[in-house]
Amino acid sequence: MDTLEKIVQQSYDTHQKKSFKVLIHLYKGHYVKLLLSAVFYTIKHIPAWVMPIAIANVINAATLKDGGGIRTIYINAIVMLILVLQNILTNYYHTKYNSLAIRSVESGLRASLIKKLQELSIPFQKEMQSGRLQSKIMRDVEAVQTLSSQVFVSSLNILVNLIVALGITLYNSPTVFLFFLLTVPISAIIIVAFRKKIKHSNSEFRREMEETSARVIEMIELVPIARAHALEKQEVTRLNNRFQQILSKGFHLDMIQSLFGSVSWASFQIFQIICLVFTGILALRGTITPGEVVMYQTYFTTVVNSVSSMITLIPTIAKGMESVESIGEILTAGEVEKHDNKIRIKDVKGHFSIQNVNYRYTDEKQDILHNLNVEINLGETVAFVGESGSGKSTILHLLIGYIQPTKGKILLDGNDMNSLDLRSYRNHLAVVPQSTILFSGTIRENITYGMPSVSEERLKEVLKAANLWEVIKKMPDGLNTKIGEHGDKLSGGQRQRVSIARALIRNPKVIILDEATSALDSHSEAKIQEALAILCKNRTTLIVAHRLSTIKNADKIAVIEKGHCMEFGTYNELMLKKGKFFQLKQLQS
Ligand SMILES: Nc1ncnc2c1ncn2[C@@H]1O[C@H](COP(=O)(O)OP(=O)(O)OP(=O)(O)O)[C@@H](O)[C@H]1O
Repeated sequence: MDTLEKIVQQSYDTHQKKSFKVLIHLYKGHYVKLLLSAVFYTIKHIPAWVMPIAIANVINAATLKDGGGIRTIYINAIVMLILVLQNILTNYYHTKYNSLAIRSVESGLRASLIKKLQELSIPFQKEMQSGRLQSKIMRDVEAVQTLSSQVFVSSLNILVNLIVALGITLYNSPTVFLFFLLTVPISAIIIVAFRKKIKHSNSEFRREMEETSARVIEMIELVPIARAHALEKQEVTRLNNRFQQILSKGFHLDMIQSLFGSVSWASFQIFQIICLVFTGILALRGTITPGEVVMYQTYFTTVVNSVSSMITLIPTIAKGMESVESIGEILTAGEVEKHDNKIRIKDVKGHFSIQNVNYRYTDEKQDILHNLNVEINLGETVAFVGESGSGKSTILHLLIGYIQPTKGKILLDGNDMNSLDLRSYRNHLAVVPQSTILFSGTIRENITYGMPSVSEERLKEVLKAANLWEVIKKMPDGLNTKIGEHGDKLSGGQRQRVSIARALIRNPKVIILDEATSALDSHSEAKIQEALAILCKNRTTLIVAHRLSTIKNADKIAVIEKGHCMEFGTYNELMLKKGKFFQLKQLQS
């Protein structure tokens, strides 16, 4: 798997924006498989070219007056039988080699994307938005897979079919070949034009369906609100109106599909009749045999179908190429956290020194933080307070290392954080974010996330410290209770305590805590405070504080206003000063 990921990354790094070259490079290591798949594909398709000749031979032999054609009929029948039967075997091998190559590139692409995502900086990920990233990993990779089978299989099929059918025709009758050259493009273009019309109304209908299904999902989510406000009838009517629209659009689509379907079929048949008349006259004049009339008829169909498939393939290939580029946006992105040649620290004590730090978000005109100077001593709990948007979370992100100062530096135990392999620091760090991030596993899995061996005693100890033990004891499956998507089956307070337990079990030296703003009842609040007190004990703790109790318990408080640190000191010092903090405190109470 590792080499596959390397090839994928190499393809993008070497060829950058040249999508077709990237696509070919992606298959490095699979060229033999693709070649074998193509060879088997060609053999598998031999009946399509040889059958018309054999049929012509049989017809010609059957029309012989002296009855001497029976041997020819048998020989051609045996040839046809062999050709038909080999198709089963060669199809198996064609699919096997083709699928092995294409599927492994597909999974290689997904694996490379996931790996790269884990390395990309957090601001880059935020910029990209999760929906777009998900679409790149699933939909774009699927489009590349479709593109691959079209480039390596369908195009090959079309080309071989065209070359063989036209070649045999030219060899046997230049007159019929000339007729093909004149009529095939016209008939193919007409067929494609009709298909396009059908496709257009089809996609309109699809959009309507997607829109409606989004409304249905929205309605389902809103059922409790609708019930609470007695709006059930309105909701039903609103959706019924959409269903009516689907009904009329669907009817329109059915009619258009049926009309264009029959017109495109009829025009194709008319060209076939023209071809039949043309070759029929040639046979009457003795230029070709009656058997050849059937043969050219089949080749005409093959050539028309090949040309129209080729035209319809173009948009799909263009879409696939777009997806190759879209995936490239991630794989060639340079905004990765670089750890090479940086200092790996074995231990973290927990002393931070923020020195003259400024920070500006990419593409923004103004700094968000200005000349920030804060000293955080070992084991201290420092609370950052201030109005919404003042820059508190940005400071925490700097301290986690998600982002780097645009000016100034942050020292951790005397080392510039820019010179450190941040992974080695983060092994000693636990982050409790503002909105608890849980996944749809069990409570145990959520707490021990990323820690393979945790003893039951340690787990119990942590659960007790996080004030969760009593809650979990009452659950039927205890620690193995599934908590639903994003932990929906837990209360807000319980979710926060799971998050605290997750931090505690890591026994970190530094805790970064973005306190949740949501109001909890005093009982839950007290339980969380108790858990937090245990969590912060003897560790450097950096908190964006909203709760009065947290602010009181903090060793130091930093008051942030519009990106400036206005005041820094203990609770009592700041209260006595009667400055910004004092005002803020009065405002809150
Ligand atoms: N990714 C970003 N790109 C551009 N500007 C940003 C970005 N993230 C935050 N900001 C801006 O930076 C400023 C500080 O944001 P920050 O989240 O640090 O504030 P905060 O004090 O933590 O606010 P709150 O208490 O509401 O969480 C805000 O004006 C915000 O709009």
